Amino acid sequence: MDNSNDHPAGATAESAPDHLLDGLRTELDRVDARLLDTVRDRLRICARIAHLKQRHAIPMLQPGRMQVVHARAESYAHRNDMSPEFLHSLYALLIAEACRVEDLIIDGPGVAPAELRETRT
Ligand SMILES: C=C(O[C@@H]1C=C(C(=O)O)C=C[C@H]1O)C(=O)O
Repeated sequence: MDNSNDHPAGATAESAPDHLLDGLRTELDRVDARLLDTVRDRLRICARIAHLKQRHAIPMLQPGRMQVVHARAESYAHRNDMSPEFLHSLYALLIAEACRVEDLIIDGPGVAPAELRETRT
């Protein structure tokens, strides 16, 4: 069968939109895998911070530290041509989850939720 008309003039199989889309989605999937691992690792560190706070009676909520984290994200947004509002919202979610996990540890029997235990890879 003659497939010479399958692609517009000048386009090859390699540059067809579907092929390009597949390649970009593969790249995106790899970045998402790293992103999810990074979010997990961030929460695991927060769990360790919570244990430390519990042992030394340090308050869970640290508004000054939250300001530092938000300010760094805002500065990053400006330097990388991203929306500061978007990064603020993203960090608000990350911090809220960190606080939820920390509360569970500090108020509970001192055991991290299963998904955050250090032993898992
Ligand atoms: C992780 C901490 O605990 C909370 C979570 C924070 C975060 O997710 O960045 C920041 C401030 C804290 O209230 C901390 O105190 O550093």
